[in-house]
Amino acid sequence: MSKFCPAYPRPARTTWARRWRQLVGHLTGQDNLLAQLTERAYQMQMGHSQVAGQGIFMVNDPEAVRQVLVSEHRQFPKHRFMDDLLRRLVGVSIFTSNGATWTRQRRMMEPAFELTRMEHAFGAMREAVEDACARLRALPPGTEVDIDHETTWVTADIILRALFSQPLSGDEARAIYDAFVTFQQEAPAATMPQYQHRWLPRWGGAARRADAAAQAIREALYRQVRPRHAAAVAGEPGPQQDILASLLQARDPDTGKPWSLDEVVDEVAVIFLAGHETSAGTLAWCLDLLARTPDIQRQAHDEARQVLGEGPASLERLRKVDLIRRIFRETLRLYPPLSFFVREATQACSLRQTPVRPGDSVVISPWLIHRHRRYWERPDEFDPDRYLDDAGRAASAQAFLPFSLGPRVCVGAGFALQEANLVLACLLREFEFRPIPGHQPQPVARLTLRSDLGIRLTVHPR
Ligand code: HEM
Repeated sequence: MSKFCPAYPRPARTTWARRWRQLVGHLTGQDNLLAQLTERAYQMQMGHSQVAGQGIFMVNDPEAVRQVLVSEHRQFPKHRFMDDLLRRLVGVSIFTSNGATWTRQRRMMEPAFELTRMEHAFGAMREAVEDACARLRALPPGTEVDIDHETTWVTADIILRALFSQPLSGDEARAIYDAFVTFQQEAPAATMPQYQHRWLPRWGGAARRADAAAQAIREALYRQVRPRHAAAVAGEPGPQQDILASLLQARDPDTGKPWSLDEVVDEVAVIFLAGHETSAGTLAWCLDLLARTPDIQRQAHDEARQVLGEGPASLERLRKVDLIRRIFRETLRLYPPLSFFVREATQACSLRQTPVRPGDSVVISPWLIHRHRRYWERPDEFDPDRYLDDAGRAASAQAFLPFSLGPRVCVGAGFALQEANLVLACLLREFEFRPIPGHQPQPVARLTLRSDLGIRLTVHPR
């Protein structure tokens, strides 16, 4: 297979001018975190710095990562910054809450996540993917396509069908896509000043634009949830067997009460966003990688044809894909959509014999761990075959965590992996993706890992 190392931002030598730019970028939340990482960050076990009297730990050592996320997870809840960042979009929901609130929410949502199991979700997924293929089929051969937008449309369509039993129209897809792009760009800038100084007021253009974008997305969700919530309260639940139906039936284990309209919308917002934004970004990177490695794309096309045959995809056949599964795994390694998780120490303790004080931040970065020079051979190379040998399997077992670990592990991982297999198998069976000369996207880490220029490719029917 061809050797290919996709481009990513490498920091130049640190100079005072650069440090100043970094400081301004940090304070305004507009910088790309990846461009601030030094080569040492990819080799160290743990880094520690002090900013305005507060400790910030960057932990790469797999044992210390397990300490934070698994064995001592109660001492390291999600950082309050995540709540500040996302509250206007997802309210007080399972993704950002901690303690008893999170335990209650996770218990109440368990039946809803049963519905994301493949047997339930496969029909909705297949219809959305068939629609996506029909959209590409309607284009003249060789058309330049905004791949980010296409993968966002298909994954948003899938999760909305699973949530509400309804497809997503082109206008709705564009409106949600544009609103979330704005939110991604503006929310960090609006929130970053309060990271160390909570007393600072939230103001300015970035905050206004982020809040308006969040409101636009929430209003679209309220339009779907309001009538069905009212029907459930009136004792007239509809015939749907979707995730929303399950959220409307959920009862608080202590009080026996159902969720209010706002609480349901908070959880719907998090399922909708966590359920498509991460997958959309990774699928777009995946197609970009394949466009730049035509021999791997050809083999994936052959596998898709062999496994799926000519007709509609079936779950049973899809389970047989192997190369496509490894290609997606390798994309998750190189482009983990949640590249940095931040936790907050609540008690004095130590990490790798270094004292940690309450209030210190602990950052775990799948981006760094997945490209770590000690754990992976040829860490920057795109090589889906690496999982076939012992070295690759060992690296995978200790240094691969795109879905996190421990009790806060992603609840949608199974859904995301099957969705990716289906989308990739169906697209690659029918189309070839080629790069556009001169268009070389680079990753930018904001809320999720997206591309600085978007991802554009030409699409050719096979
Ligand atoms: C490639 C796709 C995906 C990736 C890489 C991913 C990754 C993650 C990660 C890393 C976390 C933990 C974040 C942290 O600890 O700070 C998480 C949590 C979560 N994910 Fe995903 N996710 C994906 C798809 C999905 C899907 C499809 C759904 C829903 C259908 C989903 C729903 C959630 C929820 C609700 C949480 C919060 C769980 C909790 O805190 O109890 N995710 N995800």
